[in-house]
Amino acid sequence: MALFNTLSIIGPGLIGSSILRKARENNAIANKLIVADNNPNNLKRIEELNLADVVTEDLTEAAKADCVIICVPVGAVENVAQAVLPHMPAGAILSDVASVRGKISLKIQQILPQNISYVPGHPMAGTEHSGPDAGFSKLFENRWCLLVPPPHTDPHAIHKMEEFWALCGAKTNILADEKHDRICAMVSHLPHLLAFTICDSADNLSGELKTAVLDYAASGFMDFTRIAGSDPIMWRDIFIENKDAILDTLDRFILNAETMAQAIREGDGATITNKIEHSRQIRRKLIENKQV
Ligand SMILES: NC(=O)c1ccc[n+]([C@@H]2O[C@H](COP(=O)([O-])OP(=O)(O)OC[C@H]3O[C@@H](n4cnc5c(N)ncnc54)[C@H](O)[C@@H]3O)[C@@H](O)[C@H]2O)c1
Ligand SMILES: O=C(O)C(=O)C[C@]1(C(=O)O)C=C[C@@H](O)C=C1
Repeated sequence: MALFNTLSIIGPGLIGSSILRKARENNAIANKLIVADNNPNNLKRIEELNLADVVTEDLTEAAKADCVIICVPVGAVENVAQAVLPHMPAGAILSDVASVRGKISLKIQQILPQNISYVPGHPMAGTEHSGPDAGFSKLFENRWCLLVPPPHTDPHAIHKMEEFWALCGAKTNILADEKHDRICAMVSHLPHLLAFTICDSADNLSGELKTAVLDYAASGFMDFTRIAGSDPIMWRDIFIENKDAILDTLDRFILNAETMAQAIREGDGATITNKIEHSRQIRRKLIENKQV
């Protein structure tokens, strides 16, 4: 028996279509897959890829499932939830995969019917690519999915979403919204902010120097350009929704960078090597934990 009779994915982009691909491979996930999107081209692509049983632009049709996972950009989650919630059957689960919690949960709790559980989960997995063609079924394998249900959520619904993510290949942990956002500000949002700023700084160089920089870019700069290639709407929404945690993390980064600048100014080799040694230890630890 499948975990869900009907699973609905709203927004079959990188994350949504990766879930669909996994559900097509593993029929323990759902008997029937419904997909909705406000972009008809993406729906057409989902049909061509045969990733859904029902494809629709109508969110009320997509609401008729025992689990609805909203996979749209952060800024659109609340509106989509508003459209689907009144049409979901009693006992169903609403979820989303947003990269930041911010005020999303509070807003959704205000409109959540008594007989629907809300169990959002943020897969700590992705790429710089977007859209239905970017997804792949192994995206979540051995990656964390951080579940962030509001307090007092039905434990049975939480358990179902733990099972869902396990069937997708992911490990789960439950976190409070604020902690989730502080962690993600450090491990995901700040790195993207830096990558966008580094590439934009290169772009701001004057003509000849800019051309030379891009011609001779080696792997250090290239590693930053990969994440700088990410979707502007997705990251605009994340930065705005996680304002406080990102600004706090950025302040701490700037203070630390100023210490490094001072050490360079003064030729203080000990401080420089000490900082690099600490960052190398982080890299080693992640390799040991098989996270890279
Ligand atoms: N990209 C990542 O690495 C990553 C990782 C984890 C979580 N997330 C989160 O997952 C969500 C989706 O990200 P993605 O990278 O899959 O995005 P994506 O751009 O690849 O896909 C988003 C999909 O949502 C659709 N959409 C947008 N607004 C809509 C609306 N109002 N109604 C219906 N459909 C709508 C788009 O047409 C598109 O098909 C975001 O909230 C993001 O923060 C992304
Ligand atoms: O690997 C990448 O390209 C990603 O940007 C993935 C990444 C991340 O920062 O690690 C991006 C956003 C998420 O919410 C989760 C994962």
